[in-house]
Amino acid sequence: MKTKAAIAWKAGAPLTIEEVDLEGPKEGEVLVEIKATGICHTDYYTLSGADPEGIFPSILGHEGAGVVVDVGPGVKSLRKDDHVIPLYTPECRQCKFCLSQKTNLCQSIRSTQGRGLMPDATSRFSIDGKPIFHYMGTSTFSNYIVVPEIALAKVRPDAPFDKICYIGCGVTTGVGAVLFTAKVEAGANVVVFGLGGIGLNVIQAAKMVGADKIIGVDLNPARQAIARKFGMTHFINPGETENVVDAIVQLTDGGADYSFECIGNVTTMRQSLECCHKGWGQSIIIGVAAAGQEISTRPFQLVTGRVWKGSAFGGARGRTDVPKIVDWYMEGKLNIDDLITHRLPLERINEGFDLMKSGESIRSVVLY
Ligand SMILES: NC(=O)C1=CN([C@@H]2O[C@H](COP(=O)(O)OP(=O)(O)OC[C@H]3O[C@@H](n4cnc5c(N)ncnc54)[C@H](O)[C@@H]3O)[C@@H](O)[C@H]2O)C=CC1
Ligand SMILES: N[C@@H](CCC(=O)N[C@@H](CSC=O)C(=O)NCC(=O)O)C(=O)O
Ligand SMILES: [Zn+2]
Ligand SMILES: [Zn+2]
Repeated sequence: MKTKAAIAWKAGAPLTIEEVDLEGPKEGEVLVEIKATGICHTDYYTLSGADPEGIFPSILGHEGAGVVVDVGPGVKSLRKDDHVIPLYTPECRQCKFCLSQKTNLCQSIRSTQGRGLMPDATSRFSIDGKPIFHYMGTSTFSNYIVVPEIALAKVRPDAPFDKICYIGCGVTTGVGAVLFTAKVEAGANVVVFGLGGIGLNVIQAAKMVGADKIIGVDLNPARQAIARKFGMTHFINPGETENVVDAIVQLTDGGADYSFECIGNVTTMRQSLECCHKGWGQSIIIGVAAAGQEISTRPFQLVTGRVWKGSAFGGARGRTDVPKIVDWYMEGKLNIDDLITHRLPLERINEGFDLMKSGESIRSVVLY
């Protein structure tokens, strides 16, 4: 079949809208019509050329929601018309990682996914017979996609696609980092570096669990108002603060119980560790730093009890946890609507990237 998609031909170039050939689902695969997709900073990161796994030409996008159109042989858990969210972190429930119950990082298809291919090491997308690569196993900047069954969360049919697409990455990443990775407890002091599409979700989850002080750090002063609406109690603008770590230590009587780095900057990653409380403070790294970047600190920071942890997709097990997060949204426990600041047709997707780069948008959503 044919599908309309935004193609990333090479690093740094704007996406172009093309008609693409899409092969149907093979064994264990599902054809999905994507109804809406968010644009995440990670799409921009890969498009910029900074991602060592970046591969071109490809179809980016990993924050989608849609409907099952057809299933391949052997698919058992999904059928036509089911509503789904594609998962860049699948959940096979059979690999060593899934069975460990210690991580959400299912590895059953990770190596082919990282090479822009389906599990059988081929692409379903092509133009004039030349393959176009998949991205993060999802490629939600295409109206129709083929994905493995294990990379789809089935969600309730009354949830609006234009909102729950954001659960495909940003909401789950931020909320999950608080609930599943850090397991923040009521009364904890929390610091959030970067008040964008991820950081604001960290803030709303920290408020949800009853955190005490919720300190936001961002260079963009316009982020203060929306972050306060979501539960931030104190704001630090590094551009106006001599020493961000000292300011946090003072505000929290010794340091944060939990800090979250939601920028992808190795300097703020260091600050996010060093602003933690001696003896127990945990710094959760969410931001994705460019190829070649490294983090550093004095080992004494770790010897004295501060902990550095990472969080991918919020530590969520997609097929199990994503449907629950959709329920929380539908029950009014999570605010997604106010974070979706812009809505665009696919033809204007490059404007979505511009709005992100200029700091005007929190999330732009593309509607098919
Ligand atoms: N680990 C994971 O599973 C995931 C990681 N990410 C990563 O999380 C990061 C954040 O993503 P989004 O929230 O979508 O990005 P965003 O662009 O919406 O937000 C970033 C925020 O950081 C602020 N900022 C930039 N430089 C700063 C600095 N030096 N000091 C203070 N504030 C600064 C910006 O003003 C902006 O408000 C990115 O690196 C993205 O790739 C995103 C999704 C999932
Ligand atoms: N390809 C990048 C790493 C990108 C990365 O860290 N991705 C996150 C999700 S970011 C979503 O917006 C993730 O889940 N990582 C786990 C994984 O297995 O990729 C690089 O090579 O630097
Ligand atoms: Zn993302
Ligand atoms: Zn697995």
